[in-house]
Amino acid sequence: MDNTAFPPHFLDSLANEPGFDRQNFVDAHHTSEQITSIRLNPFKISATKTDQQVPWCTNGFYLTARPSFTFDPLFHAGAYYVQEASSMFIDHVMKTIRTDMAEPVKVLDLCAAPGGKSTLLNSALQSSDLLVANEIIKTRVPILTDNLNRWGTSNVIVTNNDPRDFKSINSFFDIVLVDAPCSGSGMFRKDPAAMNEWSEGNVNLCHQRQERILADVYPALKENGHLIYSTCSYSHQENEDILDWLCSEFDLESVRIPINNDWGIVESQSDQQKAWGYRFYPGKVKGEGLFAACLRKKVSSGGISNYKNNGQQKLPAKEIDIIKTYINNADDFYLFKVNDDWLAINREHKESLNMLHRHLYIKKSGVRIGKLAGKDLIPDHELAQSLIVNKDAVLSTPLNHEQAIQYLRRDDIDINIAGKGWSLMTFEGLALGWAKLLPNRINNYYPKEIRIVSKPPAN
Ligand SMILES: C[S@@+](CC[C@H](N)C(=O)[O-])C[C@H]1O[C@@H](n2cnc3c(N)ncnc32)[C@H](O)[C@@H]1O
Repeated sequence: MDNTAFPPHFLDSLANEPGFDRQNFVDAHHTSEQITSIRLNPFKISATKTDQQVPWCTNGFYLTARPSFTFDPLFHAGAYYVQEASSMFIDHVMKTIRTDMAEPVKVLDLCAAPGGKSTLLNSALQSSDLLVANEIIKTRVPILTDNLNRWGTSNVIVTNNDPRDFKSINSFFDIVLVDAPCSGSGMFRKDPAAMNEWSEGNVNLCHQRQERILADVYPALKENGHLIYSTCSYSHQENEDILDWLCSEFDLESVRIPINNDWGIVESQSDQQKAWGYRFYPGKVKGEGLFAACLRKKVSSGGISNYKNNGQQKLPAKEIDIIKTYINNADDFYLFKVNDDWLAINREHKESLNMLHRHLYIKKSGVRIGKLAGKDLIPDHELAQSLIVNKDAVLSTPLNHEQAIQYLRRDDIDINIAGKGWSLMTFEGLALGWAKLLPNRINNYYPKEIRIVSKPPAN
């Protein structure tokens, strides 16, 4: 890419941005360097390699080469998420603010698909904490739920709502992340095609939309709660100007996040309210463009609302007993039914779920266990990938790499069948999904919608 490939006025528009070094920035966009980073799922795998750590994220690592993630069964098992390194800064923000917050916390990721920051937030939470991951665009919800299903936890609710629907949920969340839709200049290096979309007019439109989204969700934040705001734009209007607006229009104060000078992150302050922001420039950090900031809602008037359970379904005790056998520590879970499907969510989230149900379109809550056919469970894919599945109640079939790829493609699996009935199909100890073992064949229950459709690379 050469200097002129940037959109007209783009570089000039950044001339006065804090820490912007034009030559360094242009050079960084000229290199052919590809930065690949992943974030491990701490619930499923621990770091064993000597890969270089992303300095601001405990579970983040740079890879020296970009492998084919599609043909890595561990990726499908939810052992890691492929995430741009700068985005992982939200982990550092979470660690900083959690130190002075009472537990447990309720967290909202308002603009969540495809789920990079949701899985990150989830990794920083305990099962007694709740994560609500929301996505406004219906067609983007499945990728969000797939990624969270792979992550495997049972303290997540996925919703498909407009930010304005959160207005009526008063003082409910301790932490709200708004990873706002933006003009996207921070992704120019990774995705040069994004340059065609950039214009000063679009920056303005994004600014207005960001204000609308933030105003809509503000009431849902508890007093003393934290609002984390991020974009992948370099534009002042979408970043520091938004902070000025937030601090002047709402009862919010800026929270300074301690950073290490070696990280190359630029700390900025907004013009009027002097609110702190954190800028990531390629060339200065090992990552792409990002802006992040954290604010706290001041304590003023009005208490925290208490949400009461709106009654509950009468559920057949016999069915509950069967479902319980498939779950570890089953008494820790609230079991409920949606149509014929059984679901489980950590017991402490029952009231929150009932309350959210009254306001929002819920697309996932906790873990879907499956349907009962008489005394038998037809297990759901979500259960296979979850951390709560009772592995003693079902068979497990370990697969090698080749067999795992056959399974993930829904091809015939080249394996001798051992046992009869529902079996978890595992790779390196992690479950990929279900198959039903029959005397002379295997029925592959890997979901069609997420199967690998491309052919494995020739060796
Ligand atoms: C920057 S992306 C989010 C990326 C995500 N947080 C992650 O880390 O994987 C912004 C998201 O906002 C959503 N979005 C678009 N318009 C919106 C609006 N008016 N209100 C709320 N969200 C919107 C987009 O569909 C997109 O999923």
